[in-house]
Amino acid sequence: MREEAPEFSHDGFHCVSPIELDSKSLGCQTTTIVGEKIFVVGGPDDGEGSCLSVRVFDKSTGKWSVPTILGTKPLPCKGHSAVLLNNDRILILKQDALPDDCTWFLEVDSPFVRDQKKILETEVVAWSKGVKGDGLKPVVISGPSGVGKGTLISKLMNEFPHTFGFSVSHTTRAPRKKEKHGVHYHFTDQITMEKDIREGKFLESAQVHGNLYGTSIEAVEAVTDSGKRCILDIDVQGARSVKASLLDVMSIFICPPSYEDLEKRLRARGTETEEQVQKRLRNATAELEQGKSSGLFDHILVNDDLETCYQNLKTILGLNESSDASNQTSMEGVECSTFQSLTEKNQKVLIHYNSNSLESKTLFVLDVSSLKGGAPGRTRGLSVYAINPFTYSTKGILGNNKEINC
Ligand SMILES: Nc1ncnc2c1ncn2[C@@H]1O[C@H](COP(=O)(O)OP(=O)(O)OP(=O)(O)O)[C@@H](O)[C@H]1O
Ligand SMILES: Nc1nc2c(ncn2[C@@H]2O[C@H](COP(=O)(O)O)[C@@H](O)[C@H]2O)c(=O)[nH]1
Repeated sequence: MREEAPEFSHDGFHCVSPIELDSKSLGCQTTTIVGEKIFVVGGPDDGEGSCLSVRVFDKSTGKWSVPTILGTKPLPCKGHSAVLLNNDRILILKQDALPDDCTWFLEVDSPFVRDQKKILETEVVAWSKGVKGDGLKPVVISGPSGVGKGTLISKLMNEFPHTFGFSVSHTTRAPRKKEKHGVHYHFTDQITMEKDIREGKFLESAQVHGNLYGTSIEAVEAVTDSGKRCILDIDVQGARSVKASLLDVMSIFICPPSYEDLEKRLRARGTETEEQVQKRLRNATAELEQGKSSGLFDHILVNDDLETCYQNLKTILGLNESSDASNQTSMEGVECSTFQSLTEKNQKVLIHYNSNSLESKTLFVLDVSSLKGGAPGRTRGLSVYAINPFTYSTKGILGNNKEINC
């Protein structure tokens, strides 16, 4: 899988072609060929570990480029191994990483990356962290202003602080008295936010009641990276965009018992001027029509009595009264410090160890046949199991395999 490519030079960073690299002297670097392109991950070791940088060599043009990198980047590591999966993503297994931080995917031609390439008109790759099991879908909670979305979400977060994490949106509206930057919203300005949207940093964005609001990819990833189930409080336009995106979510629409109740709640909250209240109420009519009729939402709840609505929300989310089981998904059991290389065949990746005494080692197989999700967000559906090296032969599991070494 290694091929010759000319010298790469970018911003003063100088690197020889992949074929000439010596991983011992230059630090860990892998090359992976995907069609006409060669993806080089990692670079010379600067003493603090490889930063898993990415460069691309296009064989058809003979040119190197540094792609736009989306998603949350993995922390530096001492080394890594790489193997191409499905011709659209590279599995990166980090060495010396914590168990829940060792499996990453660099998407190079996934549907999300292809979409972003069209939008950004440049070479794009996207990082997505791998998690064991299916995880739970992020939850979109939508409904007209004043219906009680924030109140219900606060109750949920207070009762289940280890289970749920709030996706902190960006907005150009001014903060209310008790609102904190980075907690309730990332308060920003129109120019900065529009630039970030153009650069593909947002999962969705919409003009709502005269201001710009949006969910950044990072906001969702920050929650999923902490092992919690992500909650998004967004308007109906945002819910529609998220549904059209590749993020697989559960969506819930909250209705008021009546338009009059909605008006009373909005006024009683006392956070908006009369003009803003009028605007929000005008928009509520259309939002209620769309929310109830379009089949956009998986569930519709009426927030009449708060406690009843909250209990119904908990039922939808599969929570029983006393549980706060964290949905932490990790790669516990997989020892990330000593493996040397990966071998892939039939959607199964065998992790080879750098050890002479296999007697004392268990081998692990990473089953990637049921991957779900991916950038923007985590790649779920990984399954890991141990095999006894004496009972199974590598050929038996993997057949004639291909191998990529660090
Ligand atoms: N079931 C309910 N009965 C009566 N009042 C309620 C109920 N639910 C919420 N409220 C009150 O209604 C007001 C609006 O609620 P909240 O701020 O949670 O709405 P929201 O949907 O998050 O609004 P926005 O979209 O503008 O952020 C608050 O003062 C809240 O205390
Ligand atoms: N499309 C999006 N809508 C959002 C986002 N964050 C909040 N919202 C919605 O805006 C209104 C008004 O909120 P307020 O805090 O000013 O009262 C409300 O319906 C929210 O659900 C977002 O990121 N994207």
